[in-house]
Amino acid sequence: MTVENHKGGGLFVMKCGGSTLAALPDSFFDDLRELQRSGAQPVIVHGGGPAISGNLEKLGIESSFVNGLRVTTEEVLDVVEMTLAGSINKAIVRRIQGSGGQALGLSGVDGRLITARLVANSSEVGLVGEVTGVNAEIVRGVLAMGYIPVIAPIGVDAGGQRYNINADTAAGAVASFTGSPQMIVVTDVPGIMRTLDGRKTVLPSVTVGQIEDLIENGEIYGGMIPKVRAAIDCIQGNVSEVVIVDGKEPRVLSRVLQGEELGTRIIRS
Ligand SMILES: Nc1ncnc2c1ncn2[C@@H]1O[C@H](COP(=O)(O)OP(=O)(O)O)[C@@H](O)[C@H]1O
Ligand SMILES: CC(=O)N[C@@H](CCC(=O)OP(=O)(O)O)C(=O)O
Repeated sequence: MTVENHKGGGLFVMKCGGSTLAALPDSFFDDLRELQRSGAQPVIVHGGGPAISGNLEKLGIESSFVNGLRVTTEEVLDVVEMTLAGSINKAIVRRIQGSGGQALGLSGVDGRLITARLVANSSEVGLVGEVTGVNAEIVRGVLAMGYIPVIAPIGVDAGGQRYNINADTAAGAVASFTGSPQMIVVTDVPGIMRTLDGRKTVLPSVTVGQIEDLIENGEIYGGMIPKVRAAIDCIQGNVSEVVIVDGKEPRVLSRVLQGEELGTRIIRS
């Protein structure tokens, strides 16, 4: 079975950040429904960092971050899974269905959709995973049934151990393994910004090679770092660009897919 690219934009992976999920207007989901109807094949990978932090706080469980990754114990992982694969995943599915689209929620554990192993610095961050594989057949099968796969970034290994995976990293891996030509990162800022002559401007495009300099000089920091690193990792093979956009921009998905200059495009060179 192959995933074909259609006039409506074909296969694309979209990552929705926890920073923006609640703020996404109904028109965002109307646009998604229209894309699906016109033959596009969207695949959604979502985050939910702020909601996880809120639930941990309510439960009185301490958590911290090392280089943007949540320090994850089994106790923290219970809350991560409950929040991502539970409330957040289902809220997105309900919003898509509410606008007339069709969606099916999954976590990376289901059908071993996302396999993972411990990250190299697990002595610092605990049960955080790096992706070893994505079962693209499941993604294709769900798309072929006419549903948008909505994926929570929890990974699993052969022994059944779960891992907390940064959502940008998981989305990049899903894009690579499904051979999606594009990954669209929907967040709460209009793209990668930089201060020029005292004014903040959005960079219309950056190359993989320019990114390390922007991190080095502090212009890319915090939550933007995993996005650009995921972009560097996935821009190869079929994935030719990663676009970072603000989800509140009207008809943002269809405009990006039509090639409009919006947000920041990260390209090979
Ligand atoms: N150069 C940059 N341009 C834009 N945003 C940046 C930049 N560097 C860091 N950021 C930060 O990255 C944030 C987006 O990451 P994050 O909050 O993790 O979002 P999400 O929940 O969508 O993954 C922005 O709100 C901003 O504070
Ligand atoms: C390992 C790690 O840090 N995992 C993230 C997973 C959620 C996520 O990435 O959500 P956003 O996209 O909203 O940031 C976390 O626990 O917060």
